[in-house]
Amino acid sequence: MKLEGTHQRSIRRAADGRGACILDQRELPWKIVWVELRSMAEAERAIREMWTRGAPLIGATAAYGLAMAMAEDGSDAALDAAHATLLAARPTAVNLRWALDKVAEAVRPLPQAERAAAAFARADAICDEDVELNRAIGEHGLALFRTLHAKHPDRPLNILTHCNAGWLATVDYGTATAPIYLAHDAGIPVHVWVDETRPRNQGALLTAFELAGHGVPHTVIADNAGGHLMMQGQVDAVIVGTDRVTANGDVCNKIGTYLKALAARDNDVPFYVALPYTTFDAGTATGADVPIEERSPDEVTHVAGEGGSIRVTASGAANPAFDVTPARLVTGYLTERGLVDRV
Ligand SMILES: CSC[C@H]1O[C@H](OP(=O)(O)O)[C@H](O)[C@@H]1O
Repeated sequence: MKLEGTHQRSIRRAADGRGACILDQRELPWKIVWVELRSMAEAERAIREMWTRGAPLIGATAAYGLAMAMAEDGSDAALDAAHATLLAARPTAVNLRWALDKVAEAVRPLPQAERAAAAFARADAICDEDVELNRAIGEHGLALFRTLHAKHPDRPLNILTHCNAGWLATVDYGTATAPIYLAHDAGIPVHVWVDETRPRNQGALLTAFELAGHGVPHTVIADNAGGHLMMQGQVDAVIVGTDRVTANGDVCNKIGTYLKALAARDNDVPFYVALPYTTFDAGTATGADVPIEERSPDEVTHVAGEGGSIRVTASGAANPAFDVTPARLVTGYLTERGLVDRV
């Protein structure tokens, strides 16, 4: 989406065709820093340390990482080792496994000398497909937003979102943000309540940056304010992204999503989950079976901001990075095929 006034994607193949360029999202919104990944190891580190993040974007980055591994060593052993290493970088987003499996399927039948080029081509295709999937999600979401806004045409449509499921979490458009961008561009007055999303503040730092860059009115709020705003009638709908939707429709997403869904249900606010098919995991029965990433307690004990970080407690901390929203709390799933009430 718009970055410094020009339309850009969050990831692209390097100019020499043998690496991947990503935005170092740890620096946003204070600095725009592009990083060129030149090896599988660098791609794995970028995912694990969240230089780049968001389920579809993690998958795209890993796809290029596997391609770089094939450029280093095209053997079956190297393919299997790189797949395992990249898969272990972060455990929750199913897109990581999906993308790695797609690249591995594309190259395994090929002679070693042809694998790198084929892997890079498959990674390119994964990126191009993600853009189209998210655009389709946006189109279906635009129809939904038109219906929601028609209920209160005299005022902006108030949407609450959690974390960052924007173009910075995907290759472009985002999932949860795609309808927001398309509605804004179509002239529907949309205002977004942006959950700051402790502890890493993807909302305050990334979603707010995205929306500002596209000129979408928005207000950053403390995570704990969402329920109050819903009770005050100031939220027309909640829309979030996801890292994995299981076979029964449970939604694994950034920690705090479940609490939003509970508040939405208690206040009769529709709760939508936006996802492309690459985030649907038919092979996992329920949310209870999804590995929840435990990240460093330092992300909770310290707050990072412009110019550094400060410690906010003298005590230890726990830091589960995701939670599970049961399917029973989901109003609808916004997919590239349309709005469905079950996946
Ligand atoms: C469109 S997927 C976005 C999804 O990924 C985020 O997690 P993280 O920032 O830790 O990669 C968050 O769960 C978002 O909803």
